[in-house]
Amino acid sequence: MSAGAAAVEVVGVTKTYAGLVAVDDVSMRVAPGEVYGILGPNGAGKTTLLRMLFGLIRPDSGEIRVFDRTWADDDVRTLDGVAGFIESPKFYPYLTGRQNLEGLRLLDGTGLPDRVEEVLDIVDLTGREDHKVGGYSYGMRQRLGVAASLLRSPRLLVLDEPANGLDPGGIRDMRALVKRLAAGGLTVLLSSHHMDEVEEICDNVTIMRRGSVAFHGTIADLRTMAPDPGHLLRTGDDAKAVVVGRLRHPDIVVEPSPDGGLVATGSERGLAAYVADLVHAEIPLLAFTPTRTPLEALFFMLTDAEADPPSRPVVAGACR
Ligand SMILES: Nc1ncnc2c1ncn2[C@@H]1O[C@H](COP(=O)(O)OP(=O)(O)OP(=O)(O)O)[C@@H](O)[C@H]1O
Repeated sequence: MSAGAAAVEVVGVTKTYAGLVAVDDVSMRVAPGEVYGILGPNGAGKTTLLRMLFGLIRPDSGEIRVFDRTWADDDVRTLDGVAGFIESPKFYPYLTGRQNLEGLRLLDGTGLPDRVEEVLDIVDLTGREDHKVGGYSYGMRQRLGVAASLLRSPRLLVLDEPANGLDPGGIRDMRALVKRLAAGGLTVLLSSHHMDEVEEICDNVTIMRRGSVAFHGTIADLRTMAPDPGHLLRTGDDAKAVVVGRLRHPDIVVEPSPDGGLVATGSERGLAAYVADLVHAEIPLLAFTPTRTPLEALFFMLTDAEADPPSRPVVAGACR
């Protein structure tokens, strides 16, 4: 690998399935040691991109370099130092977690027997390793998938929607696991369709929309672009609350919500002043809840399937 080479460099990659452009001229760069998120709604092209990285399908055009190797030049050696899974990892349900990993270790011819214990510990499955996988929760199976990937002591871990289908506890555990792995220096490339998942753990993100890049940049860049938060408001007198907003708070917008109640949109400071005024005017405040976080709102704006696509991707800051 040449000095300064990216962990992953995607250059102008396009993939079409029977006339449908699943990935459209996508470029991105994952630096060694970072956690990089590919974010997008269903059908955005995330899995297709990762399948090309793993060599499961070929791009129609463009190039993917993994630690400076390409499928064209290096064939399977492209995956040296790379591990991960596409969609859900598969295991033998009638074998235990440990037996599944032991089988993989022997098949792969990598790692010493102790490595199985080590990776079980890393993914927090110690104590459950001798239970059959058929009895594991979905979250435990996902973590066993990460453990199987770690058997190879990779430098790059690729995870396709690792938190998909997990309950809140499973999501929390998966996030904590990715953070621990990243803290240990592992490069992680993961896909997701949840802004909050990537927001917490990723350094850089690419947001995809219908195969194209809608945004490249850091989470901090995304935050600066995020719209003002909207809040759902329920009061004892909505008509009066609207009047208070219009007369005294021109910096915020208060309008009836189609689902009942009001929606107030504006800066946090403006909303706080408005709510204080409602209380002052003795208008009972029954509920005040965010409709979407600013980043979620931005995600929906960038990936709205109905809207016209941006002519060029939004590139905020430098994509390391
Ligand atoms: N093997 C295939 N044959 C035909 N079309 C495909 C194939 N695989 C994916 N597609 C289409 O390509 C587009 C991108 O799919 P892809 O699975 O890459 O999206 P995704 O972002 O991973 O979505 P999800 O979050 O639902 O997994 C979709 O329109 C999908 O229907």
